[in-house]
Amino acid sequence: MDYDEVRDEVDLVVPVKTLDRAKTRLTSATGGDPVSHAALALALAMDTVSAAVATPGVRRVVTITSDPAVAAEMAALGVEALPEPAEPGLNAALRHGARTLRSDRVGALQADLPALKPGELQAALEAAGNRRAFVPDRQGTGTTLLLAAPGGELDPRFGVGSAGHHRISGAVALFGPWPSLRCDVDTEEDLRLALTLGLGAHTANALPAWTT
Ligand SMILES: Nc1nc2c(ncn2[C@@H]2O[C@H](COP(=O)(O)OP(=O)(O)OP(=O)(O)O)[C@@H](O)[C@H]2O)c(=O)[nH]1
Ligand SMILES: C=C(OP(=O)(O)O)C(=O)O
Repeated sequence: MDYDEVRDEVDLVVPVKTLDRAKTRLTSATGGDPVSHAALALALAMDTVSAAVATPGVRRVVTITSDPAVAAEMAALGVEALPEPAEPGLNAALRHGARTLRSDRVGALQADLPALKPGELQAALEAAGNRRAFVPDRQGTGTTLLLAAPGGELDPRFGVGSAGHHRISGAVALFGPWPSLRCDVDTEEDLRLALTLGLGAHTANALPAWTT
């Protein structure tokens, strides 16, 4: 391949915590019922992955999870689930996923984007060109998508204030008209906003009673 060309295909790693530990800030949305909470956390991931799979320019999607229920549901979507590495934590999981894929180009997509529209993800991939780049969440402090440069390391720095950490590490911040890509759902307020953007079917079916 000519390295002056933009490489327009990417493989995405989507990390998903075990459902009993996931989305603790969203617990109030389901009234503290652990079964409904797990169903909602799973639905967020299923809609995110479904949209990623449907995005032109995305060649392959894999999840990283140690939860067998998540792995089984992802298999039903035709998406492989890689086990967590021995080293704990989100960034270790992403590094492991990126290395396992051995892709020309890899990215990390958060699993809590239930309104994600394939056209918006595609537009962000195109805006990145050949740069290592990231998309900040709607508050501008977190990161929803991190893309390695073609042939480059992902070098994930997720966690509190990750947008600043990705910027300092040299990644280019992409601010486009992509509300569904920037609307990660951590809290009830985020879920209300995602609802106005148009939720994927899994999350729409798992919504708490207050939304109806
Ligand atoms: N595989 C894996 N995924 C993780 C891990 N920690 C976080 N994630 C995922 O990383 C993404 C971003 O994490 P957060 O938005 O903080 O989600 P969360 O940790 O479930 O939510 P809170 O409990 O409210 O912090 C989500 O898709 C999580 O499922 C981890 O240790 N391993
Ligand atoms: C883990 C992150 O997400 P959040 O801020 O949604 O917890 C992050 O942005 O690095």
